[in-house]
Amino acid sequence: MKDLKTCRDEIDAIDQKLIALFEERMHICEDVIEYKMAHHMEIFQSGRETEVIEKNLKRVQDKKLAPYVRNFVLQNMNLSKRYQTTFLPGEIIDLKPAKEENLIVGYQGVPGSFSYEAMESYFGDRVAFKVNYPHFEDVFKALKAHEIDYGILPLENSTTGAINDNYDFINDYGFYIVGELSLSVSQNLLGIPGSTIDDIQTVYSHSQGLLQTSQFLAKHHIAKEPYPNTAMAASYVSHLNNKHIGAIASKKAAELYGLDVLASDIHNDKSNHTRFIVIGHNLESSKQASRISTVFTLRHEVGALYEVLQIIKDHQINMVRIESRPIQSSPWEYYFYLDFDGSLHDPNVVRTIDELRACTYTFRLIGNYERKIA
Ligand SMILES: O=C(O)C(=O)C[C@]1(C(=O)O)C=C[C@@H](O)C=C1
Repeated sequence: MKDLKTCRDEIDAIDQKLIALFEERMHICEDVIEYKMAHHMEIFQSGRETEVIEKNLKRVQDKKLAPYVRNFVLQNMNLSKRYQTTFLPGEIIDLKPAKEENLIVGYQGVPGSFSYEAMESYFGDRVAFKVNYPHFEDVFKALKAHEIDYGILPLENSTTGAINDNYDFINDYGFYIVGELSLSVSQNLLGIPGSTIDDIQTVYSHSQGLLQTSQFLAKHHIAKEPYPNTAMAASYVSHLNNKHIGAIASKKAAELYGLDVLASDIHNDKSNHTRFIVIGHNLESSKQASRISTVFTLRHEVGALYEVLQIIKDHQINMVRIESRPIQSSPWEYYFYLDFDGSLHDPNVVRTIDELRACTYTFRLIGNYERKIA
């Protein structure tokens, strides 16, 4: 057996040659990117990469090393692509100032809904007009028609996960996220005055409200009826005036629609929070902005998502969320929504975005915004 010191000396000597060759390879890529820019070519060349891998795999003498060689060659090409992006002019990020006063804000539901609460908490007295809509998509349509300045919508619940429709709409409508509010959500069983928990046989609520209280409802054998919104369900139950029918909604909704709170805080997870996003027409960024949201698609290539994550890691960026949504027109292909900590005022973040843009198929920066907690 060779001793460790001898092995390490041999490795050092090989590394020395490898580094020199790596530098030589990267320097050639400087000419490659110059040529590509002059000829309007993309950095990523799928056909050439397949050729490089196959050619090099044929050169492998010890076949058990083939998977390692494949990885080594792939990594070399990934680094070469990332290095090439440093020569690109860099996308100009056009940031617009936020509208501060006399705002017209749209939300889904009715007063007493959690979206209403989120709007009040996020904007306070900066809102001149509050406009409510029956469905989430109506808020997007209203923004598109310039009926409102901003819309506020739930995107994710800490117990039940993503609100998929809103993820899809952000992408379909091409709007930006300009703010975020994490709202502590308390669900309650409401009934007409004089009713008790034992009277209730059926409850109406938004599907999220029903999901968030599933354990309580199962324990009390209460049937679930989905309704477009929690506060609308409370208003409907008040109209029905039937002691066997209740609603799952906020205490504020009980107060507004004349119902009794029959059981408080009945949500499964006591730290139940909903993350609301504020959507607008423009990419806005303030000095307090600390979260970046992006959406991208990838080519069906080995390691495509891995490359994205590698870029995030190499730039020491803290990734906070990744979500995938099916692309409607292409079965088994996905949009990836990726959020990370950072500000567009930080050159390292801008650099990361440039690299992500280059290694993805389509890429859109959805927002850089401040996060508030209520
Ligand atoms: O040949 C090219 O077009 C290159 O940019 C070089 C290279 C490589 O590193 O080998 C890098 C990226 C391409 O996707 C293919 C190959």
